Amino acid sequence: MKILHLDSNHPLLVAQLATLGFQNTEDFTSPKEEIEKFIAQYDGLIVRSRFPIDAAFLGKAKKLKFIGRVGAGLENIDTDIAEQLGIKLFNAPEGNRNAVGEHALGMILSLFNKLNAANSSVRSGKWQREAHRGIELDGRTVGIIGYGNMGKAFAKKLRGFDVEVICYDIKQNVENADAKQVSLHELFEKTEILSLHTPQTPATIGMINTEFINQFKKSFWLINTARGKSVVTADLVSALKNGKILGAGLDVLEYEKTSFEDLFQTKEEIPKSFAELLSLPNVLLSPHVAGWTIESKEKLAQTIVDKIKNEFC
Ligand SMILES: O=C(O)[C@H](O)COP(=O)(O)O
Repeated sequence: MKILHLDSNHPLLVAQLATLGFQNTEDFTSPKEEIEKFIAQYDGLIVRSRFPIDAAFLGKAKKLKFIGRVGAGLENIDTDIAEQLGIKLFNAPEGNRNAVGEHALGMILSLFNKLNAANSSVRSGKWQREAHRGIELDGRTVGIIGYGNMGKAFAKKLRGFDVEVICYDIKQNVENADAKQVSLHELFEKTEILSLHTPQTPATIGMINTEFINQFKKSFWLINTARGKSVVTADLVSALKNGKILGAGLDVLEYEKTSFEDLFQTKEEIPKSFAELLSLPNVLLSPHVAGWTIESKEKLAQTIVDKIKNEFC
């Protein structure tokens, strides 16, 4: 079988697929329109998220038997059409869930201990101890929305912190020893730190808006290592300014990648709320790297090889 790789990944991916007898072609640069001209000759496609694999693309992929998504999120693939066409889909949340869990926890501890500000302050020659007095996680209630691979990995990281962990998920009976599944109502009542671990779907886009935020009984901290479009930036900024949200750790944003860079090149186009978000001191940001560790790069590749091997070898 012939496999086309659209993004670079850990070298073990191509090496092991070759050992299993697959023919591999790498094309990390040709635009989608070019790839569409020759995708018909391939049996397999390996992607991260270079461009959307939409219905038009899939319609041209006449021989395609599988798509390996070297990552967790599937929003860049038209999964309904793929299913209709009998194309198998493999993603790899098992490969980067631990990285996401550690990053989310790291964001909480950084925010609580004001590490970002303290680091800048000390580097600028200051020694401001009172200004950098932190708060503790001990005894607090952490609410998780989305209790799949990522949510569970994050909850596991909280073992040993003496926190109550509750989770909300649209699926029934997902709880385990690390978190108690609760209703949205109970989540709103108890949560002091909210961590999002939901995929991007029509239901989660814009989910965290003013109406939603105001249902929380207490002011809370928000951690988002899932998808930026789940949060309405303007509403988040309002809540950060009026104190309903005490601080936010955001690995994902409403505007990312090229749109983010474009926005910086043409400053007048930056939406006011987005520019404001980037300037708030109680916001900690990272460039969508929660699932991107040295270890997860290898584990993601291995997960995809194993799934392809299991199905086709
Ligand atoms: O879905 C994922 O696994 C992460 O968001 C990373 O995806 P990316 O490597 O395609 O950006």
